[in-house]
Amino acid sequence: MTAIELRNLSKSFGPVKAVDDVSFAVEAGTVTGYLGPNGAGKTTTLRCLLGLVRADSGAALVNGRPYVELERPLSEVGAVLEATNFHPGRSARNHLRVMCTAAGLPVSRADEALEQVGLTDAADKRVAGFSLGMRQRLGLAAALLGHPKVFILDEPANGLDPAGIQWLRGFLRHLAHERGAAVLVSSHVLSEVEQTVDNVVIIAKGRLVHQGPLAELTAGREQRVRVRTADADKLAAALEDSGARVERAGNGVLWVHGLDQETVGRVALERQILISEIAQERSDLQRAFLELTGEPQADTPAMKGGAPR
Ligand SMILES: Nc1ncnc2c1ncn2[C@@H]1O[C@H](COP(=O)(O)OP(=O)(O)OP(=O)(O)O)[C@@H](O)[C@H]1O
Repeated sequence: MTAIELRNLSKSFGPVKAVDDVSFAVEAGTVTGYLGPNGAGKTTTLRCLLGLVRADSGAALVNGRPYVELERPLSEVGAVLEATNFHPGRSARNHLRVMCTAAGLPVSRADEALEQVGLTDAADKRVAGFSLGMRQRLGLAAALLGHPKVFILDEPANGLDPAGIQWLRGFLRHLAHERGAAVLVSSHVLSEVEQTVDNVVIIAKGRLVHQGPLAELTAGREQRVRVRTADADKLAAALEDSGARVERAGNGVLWVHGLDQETVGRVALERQILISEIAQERSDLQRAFLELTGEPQADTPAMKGGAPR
């Protein structure tokens, strides 16, 4: 059975089509990144999956059923939506124990889950004193209580420091690849999840614009080099003589297609052109993501005349 399935899901708020005919599935044993810019419709989709928002049409299913029909929801799906809805006066351990009792789970699960997310030392501290990162970890601990095999996480990296983000990456991969869970994790920053996810689903203005394995995002895309010089015309001509295609982005910046960084540097050296910056594009993935979502890209020719869709 498919762990998470959306079929032609639509939801509007007044005139705003927050989610517009979105369909995708997440299978057990995989991590899927649900990506899109702010306001794209990610949270609304996840809230439909968790029965917190009623869809206008279509279906949002967990283990083949709408969330509201799950008999033991905490044991079927672990969710982290926002890290703010904890009773501030309770300790982390008590918070989780209350949840265990309400869900008919042994209270011993509270300490086990705190250990899994690295919060054992803070178990007796009141949640009011928790940092955003600690709240995110506590949210994850709550999601783990019922040993679910489906996880739905809305921007879980928010508030985590670099070490926390590193830990989260490993943890989500462990849940999927070693424990066979289906993990759906949203983010508006591709780089935050690109080391974690197997598949990506990209949404922009409520519409699904791409879905598939992460690697497919970059398939067929050529690498390019960004170079800055005070002598842009001279360098562009020299690079074109060497077979490159060159786009001028203003401020002395050139985007060079068809040559690698070393060759661009050598051409500049041979013609004695001083360059002040040179870099292979950091992540072709990021470029693909920005193009698909229609987001503007710094310094790129795509900004002129609107970004491609
Ligand atoms: N309860 C609501 N009432 C009215 N409009 C809403 C409501 N919830 C979401 N929206 C609108 O629906 C659109 C999608 O919002 P949503 O929060 O789902 O996007 P998102 O991709 O999660 O964005 P972010 O990354 O900023 O969290 C936005 O235009 C938002 O303003």
